[in-house]
Amino acid sequence: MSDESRLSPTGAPGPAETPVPARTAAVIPAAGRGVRLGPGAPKALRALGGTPMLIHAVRAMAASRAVSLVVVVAPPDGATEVKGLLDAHPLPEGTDLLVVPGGETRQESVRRGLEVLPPGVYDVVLVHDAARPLVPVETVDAVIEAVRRGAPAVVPALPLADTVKQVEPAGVPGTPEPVVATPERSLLRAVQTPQGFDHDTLVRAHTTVTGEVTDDASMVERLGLSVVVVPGHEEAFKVTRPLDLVLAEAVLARRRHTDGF
Ligand SMILES: Nc1ccn([C@@H]2O[C@H](COP(=O)(O)OP(=O)(O)OP(=O)(O)O)[C@@H](O)[C@H]2O)c(=O)n1
Ligand SMILES: C[C@](O)(CO)[C@H](O)COP(=O)(O)O
Repeated sequence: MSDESRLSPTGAPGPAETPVPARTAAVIPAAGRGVRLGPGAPKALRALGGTPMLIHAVRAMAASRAVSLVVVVAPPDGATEVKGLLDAHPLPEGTDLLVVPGGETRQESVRRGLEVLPPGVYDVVLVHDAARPLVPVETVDAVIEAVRRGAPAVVPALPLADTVKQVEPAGVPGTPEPVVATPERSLLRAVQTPQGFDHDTLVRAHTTVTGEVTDDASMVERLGLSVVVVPGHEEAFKVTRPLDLVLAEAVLARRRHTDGF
């Protein structure tokens, strides 16, 4: 993405006809334990192709020419280790880096990352899971572009391959759960990251919305603002369980073979 200007929803320059510089920051929550991945180091610090997953995620954000700051939200007791890792894997010139300690929940970690962004400097803020290390730059740029064109919140997402059932949770693991509904699959999307936001909107969401949510866009929905979907990418999947790590290694090996790096 070469144009650093904010565009109106029609794609034309803003009302004053003078493009206003638009800057993008990316917040990477990386403070989770990775319980579902099994015992070991915090998930973001585990190796993928010999390099910590977090480094892949940071590089994926820095690969966008629009991103000029990356804020890494480190495991609460791991900020020093994370700083050391980032020093050992420098970013391309022109991308600044900050590291802050995370919180108990993903929501809390994102909020801590947002707190270190200076007001009035970054128009667009991305929130990207360290656990999605292989998102292609085309997806990152598509999200940024949609925010620049006027959407307060943008999520990359894919149609579902499986039929989804809504159940009445049985409460006891292993007990059959009654199905209460089958949502129309063609209307459902599986949401990925980076999710992109107008900076002020995301700050408002994180300072006013209470209650647990599983993504940042849900908070904007609760403000009554619109959230739009752009196409996600198969390789932006989240490394959650052990099999995901096998898939991530395979994708990386294929890229290295194809791209020769
Ligand atoms: N307190 C937390 C919890 C999660 N995350 C981050 O949020 C992203 C998505 O979370 P998830 O994949 O659920 O990671 P974990 O919480 O580590 O996984 P698990 O639930 O299996 O422990 C990850 O990059 C994770 O590091 C975070 O920054 N702070
Ligand atoms: C933000 C997210 O990756 C969008 O799919 C997802 O909701 C994170 O969920 P998790 O339970 O914290 O992995």
